[in-house]
Parts: sequence; structure tokens; C-alpha cells
Amino acid sequence: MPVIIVIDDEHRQRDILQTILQDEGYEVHTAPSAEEGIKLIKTLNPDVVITDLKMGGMSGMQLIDAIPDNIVKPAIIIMTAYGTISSAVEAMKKGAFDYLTKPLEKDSIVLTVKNAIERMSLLKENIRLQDALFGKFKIEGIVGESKGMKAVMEVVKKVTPTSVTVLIQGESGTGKELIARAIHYNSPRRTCPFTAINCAAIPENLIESELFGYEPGAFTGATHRKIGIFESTDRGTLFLDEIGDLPPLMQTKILRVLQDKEVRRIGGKESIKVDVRIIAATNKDLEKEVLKGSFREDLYYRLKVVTVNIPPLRDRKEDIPLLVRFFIDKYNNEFGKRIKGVSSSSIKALMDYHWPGNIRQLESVIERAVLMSDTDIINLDDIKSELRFPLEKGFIDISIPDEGINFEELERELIKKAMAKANNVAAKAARLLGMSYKTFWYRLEKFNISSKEDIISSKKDKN
Ligand SMILES: Nc1ncnc2c1ncn2[C@@H]1O[C@H](COP(=O)(O)OP(=O)(O)OP(=O)(O)O)[C@@H](O)[C@H]1O
Repeated sequence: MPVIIVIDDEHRQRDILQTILQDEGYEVHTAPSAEEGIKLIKTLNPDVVITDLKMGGMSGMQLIDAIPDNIVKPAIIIMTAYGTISSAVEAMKKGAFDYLTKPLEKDSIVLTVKNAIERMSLLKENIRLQDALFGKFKIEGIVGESKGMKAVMEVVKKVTPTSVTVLIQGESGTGKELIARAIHYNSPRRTCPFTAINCAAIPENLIESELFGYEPGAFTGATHRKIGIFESTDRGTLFLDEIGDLPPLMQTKILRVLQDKEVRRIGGKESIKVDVRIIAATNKDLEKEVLKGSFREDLYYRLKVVTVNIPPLRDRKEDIPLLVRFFIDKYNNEFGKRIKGVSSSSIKALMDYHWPGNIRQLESVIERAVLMSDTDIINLDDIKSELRFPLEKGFIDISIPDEGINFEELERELIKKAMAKANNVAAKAARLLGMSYKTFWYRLEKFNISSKEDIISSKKDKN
């Protein structure tokens, strides 16, 4: 039940308000002075405080300042006489929710309080969601006791309170995005946006307008203003995944933002100041890309102010039992199962495996095993089919039947399988098949298979 505190030095006024609001179903407490009111606020944590402006002792205005920071601030409604509306406006500037003019009218009291309660329930829901989000990305929630992961976490803890640019390097599925989110949600920017974009997944012609936005008339089809990601992420963190795949022109533009801390919309005349922390990630060796001439050296140095190198799972196998436990708990919760652990032959198989898809692959193996297992232990049978990947990269044992095969069909199947494994992100699927993004894209079109990138483009078309 919403809790309301009424503060007024006039006895009659307090009683009337209490009766009206109790009849509406609220829990109502009263106080004869702001000093008494503050005591009640500290103990009851109310949703709404209705206070007179002028009272003997502390005023309603001083009360607003005196509410401690360590509680969710209640919505404050000021009561004021006609002649002193300007001070009510002053109080609203200080953060009061609304004001009521005396003599009070029942209908407007009820309506104003209802609005205040609604605002508070939205605020509380928001705080609850934020707490859940911050809890999900707690640094302590990142699993890993190996030397490699401890070194990663040392750096993460140091960079978290700052706004320094970070470059995260590691194979696909090692946890680069998880680390980037942990840095953001534990930093002073945590209440501002975290935006993640995959530079390899957005078609080249869309990257610029996604990042920088545009003005109406900037190009054919630009009918309205679009705010770009840099602007909408102001005061937050932008995670540029697969930065190694950023086209050269965009490398230059991003370098300029890093230097000048301002952006200009396509077709726009003015530059707009932005305060965005950049965390970039790559599974390519960027230094090699620089030597090859496909990545700008100056951008590379701007990005690698601090680098975090996440080792592949096969180089930190001691983390496997911890991760297995972590994912069993996660999926027991999700699927309502009670799996206790894994058999010794299973853990041996998991430890022996080379994990080309790193933690993402381990997670999906455990997810499936938790779901499929008929006993309370994960047995070798529950996982072995998932671990039959070729040990040698590029070697797949396919036997050709006597009647031969339809090569196009095989190609289509492989592409579909890779897309399913890559969660429909073409850039990732292309890597699974060792193809360039363009070659892969060509085949997707040929077989008429849709991807997440299509969705981005069609959203764009609608804009
Ligand atoms: N140390 C860890 N502890 C717990 N979960 C982890 C850890 N590392 C990764 N994960 C989980 O593994 C999955 C893959 O991680 P993530 O998406 O961050 O990898 P990535 O390196 O960004 O992959 P890609 O390069 O393919 O985008 C996620 O579900 C993530 O939560």
C-alpha cells in the first residue's frame, strides 16, 4: 500500500487530508512540523510527502534539502496559498513534484496524489531494473580463477572508474562483450546508455548514418532527422565490436571523434559535442592489420590506450569446472531443473576438448545438456555429440554416397547451419566458414537466406 506523510502545523488541515487520503486506500501518517516530518521520512520511506510551505521552524523548502540521499526520494507535493505561488514554483525547481493551492479541493488533492504515486511506482520499477542490470554485470560475476583471467580482471578493475579507451582482444566467444558491459555497468557512466554495435555486421553504407545520424534531405530517402549512436550514447559507453572490420573511411571518422569529441550529422552544418567512452573489441591481430595497411596506425594507438587480452578457453582449462558449475546453475534456474553436476568421464571430455568457440560454445553445450539430461548428473552421452568438432581446422570428414551429392544443396545447408550457430549474424557465420563477409553475403543472397543485418536494413528503409 502506498505510504503518504502529511506535514502541516495546522491540526485541522492535517486531519482533513488524512481522512481524504485514507478513504482512497493509502497509508497516511502526519507530522506537525518539518523536523518531525523528516524523522518520519527517514523511518517510513514514504512514496509521497505533502507539506505546507510556511511553518514555524523549518520551512517546506528547507525540508526538500534535508531529505537524506540514501533513500529513494519521495514525490513532494507543496501546499501553498494563492499569494505565494512563486515560492511553490521555486520548490518545484528544487525537485518538488507538484503543488496544491489553498483552500484545498478534494478532487485536485486526489488527482495530484494519484499522479505522484504513479510517478513513484515508475521510478521504483526503474531502480529495480537498474539494480538487476548492475547485479548481472557485477565484476565478481565474471567466472575465472586462471592466471590469464586474473590478469584480465586486474586491468578491468583499474580502468572501470575512469573514462579511458579500452581495446579488448580475444577470440570469438571469449567474453569480450561481457567484459565491456562489466566495465560500463560498474563505472560512473552506469546509469547512461551502453550501446553495442558490431562493425562487421552493419553493411558499409549504413555504418555512417547509424553512428552519426543525418539531417532531412542529406540524401535521397532522408525525410527526417535521425540521431546517430554517438549522440544517443552521450555520457555512456559505445562498444565497437569487431573494430578490425571497420571500413577505412569510417576508421578516419571515428579517429576524428576520438580526437575532437564532437560529431556532425550527415548533411548537418554544426558540430555537436559528445562525451562517449569507447571500448573496442577485436578477434583479429590489429597490429598485423596495421602492418598490412588495412587498419589505420593512428587509430590503433588511440584505441589501445589500455588493452585487455582475454586468453582462449583452451589456454585456461582450469576455469572449465568453474564455468560448468556456473552454467549448470544458470540453466537449472532457467529450465527449473535440478542437475547436481557432471560425471567424471564428462568433465574429462570437457577438459580434453579444444573449444574453438570458447565460452559461448561451452555455455551452449551445458545449456543443451541441462535441458536434455534425464538424470541429475550430466553424462558423457549428453555432451559427446557436441564435442565432435574436427580437431584440425579445415578438416571435415564427409563421405560421398555412390549416387553422388547435390553440391548447391550442401552449400545451402552449410550456410544455414553456420547462420543458426551464429545466431543469424552473417559476419559471424562468415567467419565460421572461413569466408570473407562479402563472399558470404553474396551466397546468402543467392540462396535467399535472411540475416540480422537484413533486419537492420529494413528498419532503416522504414525510417
Ligand atoms: N568469464 C565468464 N564468465 C561467465 N560467462 C562468460 C564468461 N565469458 C563469457 N561468458 C559468456 O559467454 C558468452 C559469450 O561471451 P561474449 O558474447 O561476451 O563473447 P565475445 O568475445 O564478445 O564474442 P564475439 O567475439 O563472438 O562477439 C556470453 O553468454 C557470456 O555471458
